[in-house]
Order: sequence, then C-alpha cells, then structure tokens
Amino acid sequence: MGEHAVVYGYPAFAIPLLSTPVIVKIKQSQASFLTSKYYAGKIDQIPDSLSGVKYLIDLLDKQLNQEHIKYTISIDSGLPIERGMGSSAAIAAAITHAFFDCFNQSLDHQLLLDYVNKSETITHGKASGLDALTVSSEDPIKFGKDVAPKHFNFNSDGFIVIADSGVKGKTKETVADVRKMYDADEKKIGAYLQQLGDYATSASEYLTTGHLKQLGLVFSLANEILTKLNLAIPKTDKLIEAANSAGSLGSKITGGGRGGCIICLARNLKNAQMIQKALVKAGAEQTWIQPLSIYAEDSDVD
Ligand SMILES: C[C@@](O)(CCO)CC(=O)[O-]
Repeated sequence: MGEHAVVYGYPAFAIPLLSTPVIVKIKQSQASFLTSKYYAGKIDQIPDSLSGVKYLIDLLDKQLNQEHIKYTISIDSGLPIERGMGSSAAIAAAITHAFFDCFNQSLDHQLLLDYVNKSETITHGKASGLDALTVSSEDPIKFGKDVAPKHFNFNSDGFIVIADSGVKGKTKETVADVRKMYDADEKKIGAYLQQLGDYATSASEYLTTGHLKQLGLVFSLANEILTKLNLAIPKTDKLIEAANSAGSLGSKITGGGRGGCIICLARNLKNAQMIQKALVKAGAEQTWIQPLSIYAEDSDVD
C-alpha cells in the first residue's frame, strides 16, 4: 500500500512474500556466466532488461574480487520479473549476500541496503528504497519520509491472494509518468498521492486491529486512485473484477502498475481458493496465497 505515494514521502507499507525466497549461488568456473530463468550466458552480455543486475555484479566484482576469479552465478527465483513484486530488489539482495559469502566478507544490513538501492536506481530510476527494505526483512515494513522505516506485526486473520497478469509492469516508466503528471498539476496529483499515503496508514492500522472488511475497502479505494493515475490496464482491471465477483473483500494493483500483479484480500482459505480459481479463469499467469497470520507477532517464521 502507498506505492508511488512513497516516492513523494507519503506513508507506505509492504510485506515480504515469505513463501517465495530467491536463492543465488556463486561457484568458481572457467569463464564468468550467469544462469537464471531470465537469462543464461556470459556476464558481460547480460541484456538491458537486467541492467540493474549487471551493474550490481560489476560493482561487487570490482570491490570484492581482487584476484579476478571467474565464476558462475546461478539465480533461482519463483518470482516473475517486472511484475511489481519487488523481484529486482530480491534478486539484488540475494546476489549481494552471495558475493559477500563467496569472498568471505561481512555484510551488515545498511551495506546490503546500499547495494540493493544502487541496483534498484538502475532498474527503476529513482527508487524510494521500500522494496530493498522489504525483501531483506521477515516482517512487514512501514515507510515514510520523515519516519524511520519500522517493522510492524499484524493481528489479523484472512489471506492475501496475488495474481500475475502476465503483462510486464513498467515501474521506471510509470514512476516517470506520475512525476510528469505531478509537475503538470501539483495540486490534483499531490492530493491523489496524499490520499494513497492516508490509505496506507489506515490499512496498516486495520491490519494491527484485525478489521478485515475495512482493510478490503481501503484496498479498493486505493485502486481507484491508482486507476486515476493511469496505472491500470484492461488485464489487471479484468483480474480485479473477477476477484471481487468471487468474494474478495477488496483488490488492487500492486507495485509500479500498468501490468504486473494484483493483490486481493480474502476472509479465509476457502474464500482465497475461490478467488484464486476465478483469477486463473480470468487469465492470471501465476497466483500465490498467503495467510496474514504468518505476520503475527508470535508467529514462528524461520
Ligand atoms: C512504484 C514504487 O512506489 C514501488 C515499486 O514496487 C516505486 C518505489 O517505491 O521506488
């Protein structure tokens, strides 16, 4: 909640998708290669679509690989890229960890964030830093310009259902377009962004108090504003409509928008499975279900 608004310093929060870790391994080899489902080949020929990854590998190599060792990096991730799921930040965090492990250097949290944010700036343009924080955490994170990022826990039943539209999201482009709209009409667009920040604040409160119905409502209200910011496309609209007809308490685009994923709120597992079925029927490429209870204070997450 609060995507785009967070770029302007308004509140936002995000949750790590704990069921889908990204694993990166580095092994010495004859030449430097990258293997992944996104690209397999020489590191110096990594395509522009992975420019943030290429930049990060070059940077880490220069700083840590004094002996110019050749290696193969393998990325294993269940997340699609360019779908507003923070996968670029998750991959950047995993690559940074793998390099520091491989070259026996210690890595503190701030240094990790610095590397991920540098990579994210190449991938997305000027990023807020929210994705970098979220993917390196096990707890939900609240974020805002004048407030230090803060972990918080839920006290809520319910499930989230996420669906990939199969259409590439374009975070760099949408962040730049929202900026253009803002520069052209600061008053109107500023009010939308402030509203998104307010919804993020309300949503985080509803998660703490367990008010699922109200939470669903702010999901849908936020989606109306995101639509006004020209971030919806027919495919995500179709998925949102299907989810709501199947009993979702509220649904919205998640991430940069204009493609990518949607997120829906379900009352219970049965409700979540019905929504999932409707989403698949409406053309979702991949879906995830996650209970909100795993973010409770006393939950036992490894
Ligand atoms: C759209 C945006 O708010 C979230 C992307 O996941 C961009 C950012 O925070 O850097």
